[in-house]
Amino acid sequence: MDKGLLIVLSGPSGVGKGTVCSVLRNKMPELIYSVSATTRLPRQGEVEGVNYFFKSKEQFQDMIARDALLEHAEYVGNYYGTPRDFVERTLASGKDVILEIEVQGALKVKQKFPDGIFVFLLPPSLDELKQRITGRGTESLDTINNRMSVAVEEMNLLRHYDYAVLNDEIDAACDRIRSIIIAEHCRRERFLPYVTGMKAAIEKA
Ligand SMILES: Nc1ncnc2c1ncn2[C@@H]1O[C@H](COP(=O)(O)OP(=O)(O)OP(=O)(O)O)[C@@H](O)[C@H]1O
Ligand SMILES: Nc1nc2c(ncn2[C@@H]2O[C@H](COP(=O)(O)O)[C@@H](O)[C@H]2O)c(=O)[nH]1
Repeated sequence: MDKGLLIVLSGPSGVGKGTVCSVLRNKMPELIYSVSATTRLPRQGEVEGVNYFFKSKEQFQDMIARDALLEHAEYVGNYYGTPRDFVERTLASGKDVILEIEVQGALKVKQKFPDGIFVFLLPPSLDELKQRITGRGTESLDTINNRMSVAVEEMNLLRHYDYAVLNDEIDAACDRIRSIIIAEHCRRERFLPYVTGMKAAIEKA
């Protein structure tokens, strides 16, 4: 059985990764989302095991020591990491996995999974980016300013990615990413799990 494809969606804080990822998963239910671990405190409404696995610093260090994380990074005062076992098992079972992670972590994943599909989500402008982070209402002014300065540095790393996708409009951004995933399946001569209506025709040919 072919392994699944690893899709890494990255980009600056507030660009809309979470929003786009969630709409994309509705459009592509076969795509499996990897839930990250973090030492950040839960925001209102965030659920353990759905949004994140919330960990103390000690628990997070322990995951690092056990090599339980595929990658991890410190981002604006908190640690974030991708649980290794879930990703490896899901890919081995032939399913596609999507990671929604910041840029340092994405570049570490690229070293381990050079065949992954690396997508950088871009805001229409820096002003719009700031408005989105601020409008979300989850961060203090200090944190917003820190995230904005990191965003400018992160944008310089765009060249390491396979694709840049503009998130001007949520549905349009999702459709662009969906097209990329389908095209990558075709390029690798893999069966298209997302175009199920085509299965019979492909098998007959
Ligand atoms: N295309 C868009 N147009 C307008 N607003 C958007 C768009 N995409 C996302 N947003 C809004 O921008 C805000 C930030 O989005 P989101 O939380 O998804 O960003 P993020 O990149 O996941 O942020 P972080 O990295 O900090 O978790 C949200 O309030 C969301 O509703
Ligand atoms: N390197 C990793 N980055 C991650 C992971 N999970 C989430 N993130 C990114 O962190 C920032 C901040 O997230 P927030 O939820 O506090 O706003 C954002 O860019 C996320 O995409 C991970 O496992 N590894």
